[in-house]
Amino acid sequence: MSHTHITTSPITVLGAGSYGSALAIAFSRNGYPTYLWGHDPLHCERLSTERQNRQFLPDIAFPESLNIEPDLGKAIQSARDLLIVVPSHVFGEIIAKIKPHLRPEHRIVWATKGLERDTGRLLQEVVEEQLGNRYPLAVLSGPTFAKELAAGLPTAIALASHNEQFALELQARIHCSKHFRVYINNDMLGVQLGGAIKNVIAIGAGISDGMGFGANARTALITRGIAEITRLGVALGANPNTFMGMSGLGDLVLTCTDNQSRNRRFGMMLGQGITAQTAMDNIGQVVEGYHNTREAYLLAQRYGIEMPITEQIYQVLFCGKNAKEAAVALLGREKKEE
Ligand SMILES: NC(=O)c1ccc[n+]([C@@H]2O[C@H](COP(=O)([O-])OP(=O)(O)OC[C@H]3O[C@@H](n4cnc5c(N)ncnc54)[C@H](O)[C@@H]3O)[C@@H](O)[C@H]2O)c1
Ligand SMILES: O=P(O)(O)OC[C@H](O)CO
Repeated sequence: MSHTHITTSPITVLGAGSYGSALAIAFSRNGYPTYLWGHDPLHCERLSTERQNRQFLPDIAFPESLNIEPDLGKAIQSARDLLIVVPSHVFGEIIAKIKPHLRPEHRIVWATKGLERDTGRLLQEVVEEQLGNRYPLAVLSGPTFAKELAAGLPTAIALASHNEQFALELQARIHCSKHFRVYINNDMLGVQLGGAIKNVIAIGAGISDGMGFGANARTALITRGIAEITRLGVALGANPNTFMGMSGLGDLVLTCTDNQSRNRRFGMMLGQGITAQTAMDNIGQVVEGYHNTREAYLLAQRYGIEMPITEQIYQVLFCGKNAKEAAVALLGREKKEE
């Protein structure tokens, strides 16, 4: 592997799917030496020889300063800052794998959206349980389709960290390009919840559109969706303003309204009567909201928070309820104030 030598601070991206590749392209385009690791050696070999991610981001050439590194240990040693972009169901596994390679100066940021499979824990809890509190942490989340980001189309994102220095340094590295803006805040909890639960609501918007309901229904789901995400977030201690930002309303609108979203497309197929398994096979990429519907539902139950849309989607996905019954149940709820 040829590693480009530039004096600016490098970054290592762990996870070479569509989003990991897009973020690696964005960092390297800004002139930062970037190391991209993927768990599949054959996939890494292809990325390395073709200098593009043909499977997920065809025809977007890797900048010169983007290096493919198939060895996890070497990838981790190549940079102080590690950006994790694997799907949520393998997030804990990746933290366990990187742990033996970490040095005291490492800093960790993730762009994975979701809750831990089965437990419903925030990914921050997964990191802190395994690594303790010694590493600066941050989370990136917002309305960012990988293809548009990689194509250099204008994009904005939120970055949350309790470590201001880390947040400012990351912001400077992402923000310096002409098409990628990053807004920082210190509400890691809110930013993580916004990114995880918007996927659930997007499945609902997809189901609604798949059933032929119109723009009124979709917009009502978005509006009531942000209300229930905020209710959960505030109960857990998040700042309500966070949910009006990039990782709340921003990502919710994007994911509920555009067919680039896999969660929305998954919901649309369900609404057309296609089974969940066939829909996922058809999409062929991660549909974070599928399992995360159960985790979000269990989290809401644990805290006694009313999340009627999430609950109905949970019943459609895991309790055999049909989509029409779920819509009737939502519409038939008792009258209330906004
Ligand atoms: N694609 C987007 O537009 C986008 C945008 C924002 C956030 N995200 C989030 O980024 C995360 C990753 O999604 P994606 O879109 O890149 O997924 P993807 O479906 O494009 O790719 C998933 C990748 O995960 C890898 N993977 C699977 N098992 C693994 C393991 N055990 N260890 C390491 N890697 C493994 C696969 O090889 C594949 O490359 C998700 O949480 C998603 O919600 C995606
Ligand atoms: O394709 P989706 O539904 O996983 O959405 C991708 C991103 O999260 C959009 O910000």
